[in-house]
Amino acid sequence: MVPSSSSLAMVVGGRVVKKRFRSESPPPRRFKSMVEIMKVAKFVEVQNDDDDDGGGGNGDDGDDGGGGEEEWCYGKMVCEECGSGEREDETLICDKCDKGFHMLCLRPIVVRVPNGIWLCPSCVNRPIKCFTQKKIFEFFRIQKSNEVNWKCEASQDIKKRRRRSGPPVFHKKRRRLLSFLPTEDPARRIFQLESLASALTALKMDYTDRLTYLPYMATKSANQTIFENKAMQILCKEDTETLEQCLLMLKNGLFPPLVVVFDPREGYTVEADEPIKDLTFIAEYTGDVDFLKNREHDDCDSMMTLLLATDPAKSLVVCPDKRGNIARFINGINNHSMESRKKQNLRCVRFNINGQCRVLLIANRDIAKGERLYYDYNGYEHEYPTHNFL
Ligand SMILES: C[S@@+](CC[C@H](N)C(=O)[O-])C[C@H]1O[C@@H](n2cnc3c(N)ncnc32)[C@H](O)[C@@H]1O
Repeated sequence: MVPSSSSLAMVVGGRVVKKRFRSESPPPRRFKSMVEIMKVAKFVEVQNDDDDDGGGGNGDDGDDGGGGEEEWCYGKMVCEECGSGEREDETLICDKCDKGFHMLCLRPIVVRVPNGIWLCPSCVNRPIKCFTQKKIFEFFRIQKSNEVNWKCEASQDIKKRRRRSGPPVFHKKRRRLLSFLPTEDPARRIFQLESLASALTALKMDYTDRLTYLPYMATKSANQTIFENKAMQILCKEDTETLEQCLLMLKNGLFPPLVVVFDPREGYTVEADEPIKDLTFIAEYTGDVDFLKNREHDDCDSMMTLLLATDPAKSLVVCPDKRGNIARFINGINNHSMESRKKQNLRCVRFNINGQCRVLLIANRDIAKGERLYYDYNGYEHEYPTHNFL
């Protein structure tokens, strides 16, 4: 059971975080109580060697309960992985299937007793929804007429353009944004899109590749960099063109080479499915735009600061709770661990793009195939509670 808490949303740096204040509620449940275990415990028949001969022979262990009578006792909780019933204090019991697992037998291992509800790897694996190619096209609203582009000539064009734009040294000096290179194999691209569609569907979310403005939230006119408290970096013309080219590719069904995977410890997380070069545009942080003041008691842990206004009533956040894209699945580094900080391979930057605030995620170093993507949730103000992040 999740401990009851009251919460207050706060803007911190690149992200909005929620500070939790524990109320007078009992501490989080760590292990099941004996009463709960007994409720689901099954009877097991004890095989007594002496019963084999049907006689009432008494073994060395003394009491046989009345010579040949059936003897019952409660089954012991054993680890589903190693089969041992030892180390009860290190055994987690799944809140769904009631099976036991040693924390160190789980893969990946569980280093801390989880707070609140814990589900074992089989129960946490949400049913993977199978999408046909047609359904994927519908989900991502990929234009039928653009299907030809799926042959991925576009990808070849981008490569050529990237080559044309000068030798690597020159590139580094100019620090220009690079467009992503979609995977060439169409089957693999479907796999990547399916992983994102499954994750969004599991969270009952729709896909959007842009900031969305709904009548009862903030209007588009509320998102103007002139309201911003600090000076905001302007995305130069050339980089804006690169961004537009990437957004056009998304419309045509050509996405960055990324897959969404589920990790029992980190939840959904994003992996590079191809090597990705430093400075490559990865994603824009998308979702519904709302005033921060409307979201102060919101439960969403994925809100992103969009505009930090001089007048706090005008501050805006991106809320990927009903709509969003792959950006909301990218995990953060633990600011308190050097090891975790080394994992950072993206930068999250708020840009002034034609007078509007936008949030972009950009590779800040070369990323190897299979590497997970991470950025610093505390890019600006260091208050997102990342102590327990891996
Ligand atoms: C923007 S969401 C990222 C996607 C999230 N993992 C999910 O399953 O939806 C932020 C939340 O992900 C989790 N998270 C992010 N980075 C993490 C990390 N390095 N280790 C563990 N959990 C992490 C935390 O629960 C955090 O509140």
